[in-house]
Formats: sequence, structure tokens, C-alpha cells
Amino acid sequence: MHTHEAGALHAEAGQRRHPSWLRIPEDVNALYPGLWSATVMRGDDGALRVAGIDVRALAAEHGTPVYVLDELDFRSRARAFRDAFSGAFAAIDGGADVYYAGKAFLCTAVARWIAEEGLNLDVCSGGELAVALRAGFPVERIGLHGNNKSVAELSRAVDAGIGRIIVDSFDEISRLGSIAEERGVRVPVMLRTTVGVEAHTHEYIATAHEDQKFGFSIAGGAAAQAVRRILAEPSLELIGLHSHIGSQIYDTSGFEVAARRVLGLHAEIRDEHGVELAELDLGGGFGIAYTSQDDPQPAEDLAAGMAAIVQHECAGYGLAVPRISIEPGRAIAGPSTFTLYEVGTIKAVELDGGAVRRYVSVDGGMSDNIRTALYDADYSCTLASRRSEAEPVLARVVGKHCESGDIVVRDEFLPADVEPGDLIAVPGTGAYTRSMANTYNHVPRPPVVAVHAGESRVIVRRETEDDLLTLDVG
Ligand SMILES: Cc1ncc(COP(=O)(O)O)c(C=O)c1O
Ligand SMILES: N[C@@H](CCCC[NH3+])C(=O)O
Repeated sequence: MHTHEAGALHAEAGQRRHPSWLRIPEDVNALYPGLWSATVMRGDDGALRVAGIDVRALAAEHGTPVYVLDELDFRSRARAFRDAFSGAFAAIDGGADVYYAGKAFLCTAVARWIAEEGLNLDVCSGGELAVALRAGFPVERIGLHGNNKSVAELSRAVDAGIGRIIVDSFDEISRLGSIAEERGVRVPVMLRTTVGVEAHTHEYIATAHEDQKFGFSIAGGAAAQAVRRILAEPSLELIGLHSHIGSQIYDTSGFEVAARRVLGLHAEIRDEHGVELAELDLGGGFGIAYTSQDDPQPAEDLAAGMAAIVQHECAGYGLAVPRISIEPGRAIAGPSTFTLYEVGTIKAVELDGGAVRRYVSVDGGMSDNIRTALYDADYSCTLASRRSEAEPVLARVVGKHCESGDIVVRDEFLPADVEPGDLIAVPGTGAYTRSMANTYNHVPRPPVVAVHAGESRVIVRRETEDDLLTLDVG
């Protein structure tokens, strides 16, 4: 029974200062299942361990903040998607390819892991393509996305012999057609469609409603028009259609509607042009757990569900099942990583109704994880450097930036005795954190340290003030 200030918050519903789902933990040291990567556990002495390494040793060796990436976990999730989708679709027809969405997190080492695990790669800029090429990623297994690819990006991709380019605008069709024609090559392309689904996710990361920048609308006729334009370009080879409805989605009904609409267009193309496209990409967007509220589906369930949907829709339209691809990013990278911070200061604020919120300031913030500020994203965290017997108190983990919205974990119960020098770990930070990191306030970006079987290895080094100053001219 916890009789502390946080209890008052529960008692006075109108005065609640934390979300109703957040419960006072029975044991503030417990690691909520599903939030942490495969090898994370609390050691006998109470400190967190990952891949057999004490987080205090990681902090001493690599400094804080640091992104700690559990290589085994990352590779297992990549393999799970590969096996689940190729298995589920092999059972009904030609199989499936998994393109890891590098925007979630990409560096040379990770590109190599993806290649070794037999996945393909989705890149969406010249920079991401450069990482893949540097890693020696097989270029025929890369797809290039983007709503505004430059001539330089398109040319580089074509020159490298990229596996496919997902075209996103009428301007791009003519631009890419000319680039391919000049080189005397035929480039495999997919068409990014907008299926008109309102995915249940934050507005900024939903991508299939009509009023946004990506893709060709199916309902409005732009997609059918784009198909005609591509088929009329001899240097472009239309291999399939593409749909991506958004990110951090749990509800598979959005994928079902998307598959139905995109396969409807697929059937129309057959009827109008006598062409049955060989491929269909259903995008990424599979949600992960950030808090105890989230209950994502395992890859096998997603694959089985999507295979059933595609098979059913294809049968309805009298189509052969095309080769399917998907593009998970977050679901592979996200759960593999936690961010380790050191606590610097603590401030208690009295709220209306007498409750108290502790502001626990850590040595990073919105520069290493912008998602809380940008999407109002929820995270959780734990005291990582030790076990505590103190009562749980309502806390907000904030960064060191000059901004009051610089919040890392909006609401969490942490032990009342958290103090400067303690380490805090935030799970689920493998996707869209380092890849969206910035240097606000000239705070250098943290390193990514891969851990595996008792060893740690820096795969992206810490940025230094000198790195930042190198850009200043004069
Ligand atoms: C076209 C495309 N594919 C794949 C992804 C990866 O999404 P997620 O990381 O949510 O799986 C995105 C990002 O939303 C995307 O825009
Ligand atoms: N950056 C977003 C996901 C968008 C992915 C790209 N379409 C996030 O952090 O949730």
C-alpha cells in the first residue's frame, strides 16, 4: 500500500496530474514486460544489465546520454519479420520481401546487419542511400522513396543500379523518365498511392488521408493517371503499387482498407491496360510498445493477418496474388534500444490539490529524442543504476534544453530517492530518436553503442563540440 503524495492524485479525479492509465507501480524497480529489449534485466545488485553488461559500466566507458542498442534484439526482430512474411505469403503465392525502413535508424553497421539478415532496405534520401552504399548493401535490394527527390538523388540511384524507385509525383515521372532515357536504362518503379485511410495515429505521421503531400490519390483519379503516364514512358518499368498509411499503428483495419483499395486499382490497371502488376508494397507503420498501455502484435500475427486480407481481396478481383513487400522501421529498431541518461538536478513542484511533481532533469533531452515534444509521444523509464526501496512518486523526466517543452518522459512513477548522479533508462528509443536528433543549444548528439554477448562497441560515435564548430566559417 503506497501512502504518498501521488496517492492524492488518484483520490481526486478532477485534480489528476497524470494520465488515468498510469498506475502507481507495485514495485517501482520492476521492468514492465514488452518495453525492454531481449537481454535487459535487473542484476542481483539492482542495476540494469543488457547483453550481460552493467549499465554503470556502459556509462563509465561511453558517457551519457548514450543510445544502447541490443544487437541480438534488433537482429531477431529483423529475422522475425523476414520469416513471418516470407512464410505467410509463400503459403499463398510468390512470397514477400521485407524492406527495413532506414529512416527509423540507419548507420553503416545497421545496414550491414540488415543485409546479413536477408532483408531489403528502404531509403528516402541521398544521405540514407549513401550510408547503404558505404555499407556495401546490395543495391538491387534497395528501394528509394521521397516526395521531392532531387535530380542528383535520382541520378545517383539510377547510376548505382537501384532495385526500385517509388515515384511520388507527376514531376518525378518526367524527371526520372529523362534521367533513365539519357542513360539508356529502364528503371523499375512503383507508384505511391494515397488510399484515403484516416489511420489512428498522430496527424503528423499519418500518410494516407487525401489532404497531405505524399502519393497519388486513388479516389481522385491521380493514381490511374500516373499509371498511364508511367506506362507511356519506355524508360520506366512499372512493377507495382505502393501504399503506406502511417506510422505507430496498432489497428490492422487500416491495412485492410488500404489493401482493398490498392488492389482495386491493381484490378483496374489489368482491365484498362491488360497488365497484371507483379508486386504490391503495403508499407510499414507497425506500432510498438512505449508504455504499459501499448500492446503491439507480433510479426507472425501481422503477417498472417495481412496474408489473409490480400488473399481474400485478390480472390475477389480475380487477381493472382502479387509479390508483397512491407517496410517496417520502428517495429525492428524501436524496441532494440534504450537511452541511458544521468540525472543532474531535481525540482519538486506543488500542484493544485497539494500533489507534487518531481522534475528530474537529465543530461540530454529534445536534441536526442524530439518525439515527446513533436508528437506528444508517451515514454516510460526506470531508475537504472540501482534498485530503490523508496516509495514511487510522480515524476517528469526533462532535458537540459532552453525550452519548457523539452520533455523526455511526461509522466512516470520513479522512486522518491532519485538523486543527481543516478542513471535513468528510457526504453523504446531505437526508432526516430537518433535519426531525428538535432544539436539544439549546441548540444552534441549522443553515440550509439551496440551491445552483444558481454561486449560493447560504438557504431555511431559521440558528436563533439569540435564537430559542431567545424561547420562555422570565419
Ligand atoms: C513510405 C514509408 N515506409 C515505411 C515507413 C516506416 O514506418 P514505421 O517505422 O512506422 O514502420 C515510413 C514511415 O512512416 C514511410 O513513410
Ligand atoms: N518520425 C515519426 C515516424 C514517421 C516516419 C516516416 N514516415 C515518428 O517518430 O513516429
